[in-house]
Amino acid sequence: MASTPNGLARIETHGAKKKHENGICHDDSSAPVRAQTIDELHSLQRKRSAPTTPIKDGASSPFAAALSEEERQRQQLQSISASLASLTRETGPKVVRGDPARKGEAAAKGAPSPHPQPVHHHHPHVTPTIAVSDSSLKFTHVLYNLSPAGIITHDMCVSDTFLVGCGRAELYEQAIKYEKGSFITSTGALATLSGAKTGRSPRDKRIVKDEAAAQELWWGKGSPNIEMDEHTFLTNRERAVDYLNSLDKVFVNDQFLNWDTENRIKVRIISARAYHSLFMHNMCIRPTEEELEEFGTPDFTIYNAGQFPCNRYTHYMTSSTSVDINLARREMVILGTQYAGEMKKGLFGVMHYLMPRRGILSLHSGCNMGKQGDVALFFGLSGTGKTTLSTDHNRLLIGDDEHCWSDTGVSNIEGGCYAKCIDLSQEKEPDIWNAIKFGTVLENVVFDEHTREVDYTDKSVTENTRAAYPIEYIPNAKIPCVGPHPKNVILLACDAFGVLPPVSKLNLPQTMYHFISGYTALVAGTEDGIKEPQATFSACFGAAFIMLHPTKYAAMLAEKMQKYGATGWLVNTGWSGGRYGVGKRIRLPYTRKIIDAIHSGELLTANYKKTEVFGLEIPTEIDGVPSEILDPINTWTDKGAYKETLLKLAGLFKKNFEVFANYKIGGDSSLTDKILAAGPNF
Ligand SMILES: Nc1ncnc2c1ncn2[C@@H]1O[C@H](COP(=O)(O)OP(=O)(O)OP(=O)(O)O)[C@@H](O)[C@H]1O
Ligand SMILES: O=C([O-])CC(=O)C(=O)O
Ligand SMILES: [Ca+2]
Ligand SMILES: [Mn+2]
Repeated sequence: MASTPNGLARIETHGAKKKHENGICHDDSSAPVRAQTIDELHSLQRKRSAPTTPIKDGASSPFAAALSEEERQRQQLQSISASLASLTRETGPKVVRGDPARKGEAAAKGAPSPHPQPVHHHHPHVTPTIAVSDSSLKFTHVLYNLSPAGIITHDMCVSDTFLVGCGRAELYEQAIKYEKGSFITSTGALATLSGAKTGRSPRDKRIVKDEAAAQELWWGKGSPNIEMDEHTFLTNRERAVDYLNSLDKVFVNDQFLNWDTENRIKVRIISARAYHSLFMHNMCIRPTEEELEEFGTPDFTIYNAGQFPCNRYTHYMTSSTSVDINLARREMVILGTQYAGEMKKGLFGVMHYLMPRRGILSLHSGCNMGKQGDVALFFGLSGTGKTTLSTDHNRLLIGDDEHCWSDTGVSNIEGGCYAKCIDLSQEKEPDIWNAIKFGTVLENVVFDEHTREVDYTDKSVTENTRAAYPIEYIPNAKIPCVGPHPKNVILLACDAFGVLPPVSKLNLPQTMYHFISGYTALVAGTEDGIKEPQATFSACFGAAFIMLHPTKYAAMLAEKMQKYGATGWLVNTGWSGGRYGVGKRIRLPYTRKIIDAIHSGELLTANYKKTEVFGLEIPTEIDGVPSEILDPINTWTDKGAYKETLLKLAGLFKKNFEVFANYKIGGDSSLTDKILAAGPNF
């Protein structure tokens, strides 16, 4: 850690530098923003254009927060107040629903006196009690599920007016009024900045290692789970809760995860920013009015303190950012990062713990369904094409990122999509383009100061620009987001080495080998002049989110694929014609043709040949795709360089897989042997 002139360790708001061992990288978090100050960050967002007329601050207008059904409200406020209660105090905050601008009115109506349930927890430390302090006397205005979505049916969604009517408007107003960097783009999306962090901070994630967690979870080398103790969790929790309580207002979302209603999880998200509330409103499943009324106690609660940092002198803290999960308490605390993806992916981690206990496999995958009911899963690390390829005009979208596979079929965990939008084009990705409208959160994009037209090619703030929209914004979304058992399991890799074939058919052991490996090779920070592809291996195509040992998920996948007769495929959405710098990324229309041929069954009956080293079965012909690109060796002019690069990548695969060689996968040890043999041979 670097030190400052006064000898103190410097606070690393940007997170520690990534460690690359042997050319392998194990996390796929993005680079920090290049701005040094907040003003610099804000100036990146807006492109100057002539003429420069000054933009006036919008005059504040009172908005109509509907106060209805006194009793329901009282109960909701009570349960929110209990959620916001610090553990050391006798009482929680006095909460009032609505906008603080209407403070007088709301308070005059009489705030409910909350009686939070006592929270029992066991740790050896004596917790000081503050029965009454100024903070426990304070009112916090709670903006609770500001925008009930109502029941949105597929047909109704086509009408924009309905969506406007169901009102994400209040959150827009809150964001624009109070959160610097919030703007409405020319298509009506809410553009916002996530601050210094424009990606997740996997190195700042901590999991409470109590006795149960020590036994059940995956710890040690390769695991994303870095331990913390219960006491430290409570310290951070109290810090977040105190910060939230100190604000004039907080946002509370009560929502669901998992469209499989039998296995639905109720989540409460308490946050400081309208941006975060709208983001989760879009990304989680929106309850109906009735469901909200009967919501009761959440199964899991997030305290998101956003920009407010952790105390870096706290045990286990290595920076001012901390994302902490406590499974026993069913709580997550976020300090020192405003990147909204932490909430989404934090909950995904929780699902990776809860679902396998019920025999349900949780998956970092996209999912869509043909008109005939054939379901495909799209696995892949960040940026490999899950969202792009599952969003397919000819098929129904079940979801773009997080799914469950149970005995009854597949279900989406979320209620929205989170698309990368760097270089987004209307022509290539029309459905995503059109989803960026009123209600959609657009993170870290750059737009024209006056026209508010977004320049999707601009990476000034970050390369990880994102759009979060409700799944109904995709015209052919399948609502409810469930489907039958998958027929095809497509593993996506963006191979910047350019040696993996555009498509290969996998047998079951190969599917498992590549699933456990979880390979991709993106090209890191182009402007830093790094031209070397960086191989990333992330078990189960999502090591950052899994809680149990990868072989547990792999065994479940093998069992399900076998039972329901699904076919595995490896699709390279990366380079062709040479490695990064020489070749080019395979054209999206070709990848779409390849995917079409998988869906239609055309590829099941094609002619195949086997590749050297990786032993992959590649088709010799595909309708609409030039045959010569199907075998990468044809596209490289320097055959020697091809062979060398192929062996280099094979070596990295081998090295990565060493740690799994001692594990048995499932009950069938012959499968384990076959999986070990299914990797590259050279
Ligand atoms: N041949 C191709 N196939 C798929 N995507 C491509 C291709 N060529 C370029 N792209 C671009 O690559 C990106 C794929 O990103 P996408 O949002 O689909 O990633 P993802 O797998 O969903 O990642 P995350 O888990 O981070 O959301 C898109 O910006 C897409 O336009
Ligand atoms: O979670 C995020 O920040 C984006 C995402 O989908 C991923 O990285 O897999
Ligand atoms: Ca995605
Ligand atoms: Mn993802």
